Amino acid sequence: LKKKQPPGPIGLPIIGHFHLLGKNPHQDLHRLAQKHGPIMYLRFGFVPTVVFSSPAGAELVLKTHDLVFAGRASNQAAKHISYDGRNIVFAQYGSYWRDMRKLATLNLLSTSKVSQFQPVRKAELRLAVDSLRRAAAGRETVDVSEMIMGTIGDMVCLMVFGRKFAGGELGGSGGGFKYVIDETFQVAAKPNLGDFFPYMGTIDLQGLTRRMKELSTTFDGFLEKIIDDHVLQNKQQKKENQDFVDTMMAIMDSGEAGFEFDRRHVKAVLLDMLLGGTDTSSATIDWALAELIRHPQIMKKLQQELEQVVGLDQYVEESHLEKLDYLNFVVKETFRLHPVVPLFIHEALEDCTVEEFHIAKGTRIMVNVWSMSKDPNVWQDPEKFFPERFIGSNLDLHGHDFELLPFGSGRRSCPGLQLGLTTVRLVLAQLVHCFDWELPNGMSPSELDMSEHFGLVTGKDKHIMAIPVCRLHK
Ligand code: HEM
Repeated sequence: LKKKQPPGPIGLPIIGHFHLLGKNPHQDLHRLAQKHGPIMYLRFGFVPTVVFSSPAGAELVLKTHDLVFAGRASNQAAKHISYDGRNIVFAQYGSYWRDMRKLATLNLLSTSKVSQFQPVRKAELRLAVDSLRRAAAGRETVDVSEMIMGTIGDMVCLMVFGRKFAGGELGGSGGGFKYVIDETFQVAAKPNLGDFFPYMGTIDLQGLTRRMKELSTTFDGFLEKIIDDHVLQNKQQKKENQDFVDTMMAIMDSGEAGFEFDRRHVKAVLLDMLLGGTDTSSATIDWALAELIRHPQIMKKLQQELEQVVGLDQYVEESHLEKLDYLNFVVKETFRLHPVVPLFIHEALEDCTVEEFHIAKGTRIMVNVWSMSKDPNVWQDPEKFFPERFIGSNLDLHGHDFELLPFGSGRRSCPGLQLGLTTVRLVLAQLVHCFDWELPNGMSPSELDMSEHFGLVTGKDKHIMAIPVCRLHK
């Protein structure tokens, strides 16, 4: 009996379907799925791939067959920039991944740890608001996207390392810390031919592997220095407020991890927290703010809710967030329409039959959540930004509802959900509570560019440039 493959477009010899993907592969895969169906077979070089593009398909991958599909493909990026797959994001499914994930979930991303850093988020956000107030006084146009990224970056650095870094600080030749992180993200997001054509790995035609190795050396030196600084400081005086480095080093020293856990593992977890925690949240806030600027009535409605719950003589506090229903609808609608991780990429750990199709061990499994957000069978007026669609609905963001999966679902879902959601809600609420946002040079809201830039995190291609106008009484 011939094993049945899911349908898909006709491929070319050797390259397979590479030629069908452009700069925004999630969009191309969506278009292809419309023609070939919600379970679609493609081949990229030597890598067979099955793409699932519907809520039912997502459920098959992330729930029905979740164990078989909980793998991650080993690739050049995992090897070179993430301590040989020792971090959580790139680790292969198995006991090591389970131990590391549990350790991070319990010690770094727990409810109590998230609330421990509440004062840090508050203080950093105040700094941002103060600088925006100065810009407002001078009617200056602000690069709002840059400001959001910087603020979230500082929040994450304070939480992970206990300190912030100026633009040019650390990080070897030239650029400094922020440059090294950006560059690492960019290189890791580019398709590396070595991952798809095994014999190309050693040739490294694109020079990506060489760049990754250089970056990881710089990055490693940087993390080593930070850990050394912490060790020295802790010898002198025990800190009250432990950052992530302190917490991880304490676990390493105590031997409590229960599995091999040395400096390499500490560094890999720190990398996860930087990788997972920064761009995801800031890109989401950026999308939300852009949608609000494009929809003045929705912006007004949200501001009215904030006026009622918080009041114009106060800043938004985290304790207000639970009472802000409309804010939560706006955030859900943003996650629906602009999932910043549009494609989940897993690997089949075993041969498996899904519906009537055979999927071989080692097949790359993709779930295209972006495609679901554009599907009129799933959402009414899917392209429309309409937070009211969530009124009276009990769809949540925790991966129970397969039509709305910004944080994934099942074993590989996001362990940073609580932190991410808190950050997104707080920063967005503060930005629209404290300010109205005017576009420069008489630009109309509908002219705001909403194109996407695909990467490890898919954000807006163009930064939001706007003039803040103060709303608060103080
Ligand atoms: C708006 C914020 C965020 C969004 C939308 C988001 C989304 C996601 C998604 C979709 C996945 C992968 C699901 C899959 O492959 O099936 C993921 C994985 C992950 N995220 Fe997040 N994330 C966010 C914030 C964070 C934060 C704040 C952290 C930590 C500081 C974090 C750490 C991770 C880690 C470590 C993984 C890998 C999990 C694994 O492979 O087992 N994320 N995230």
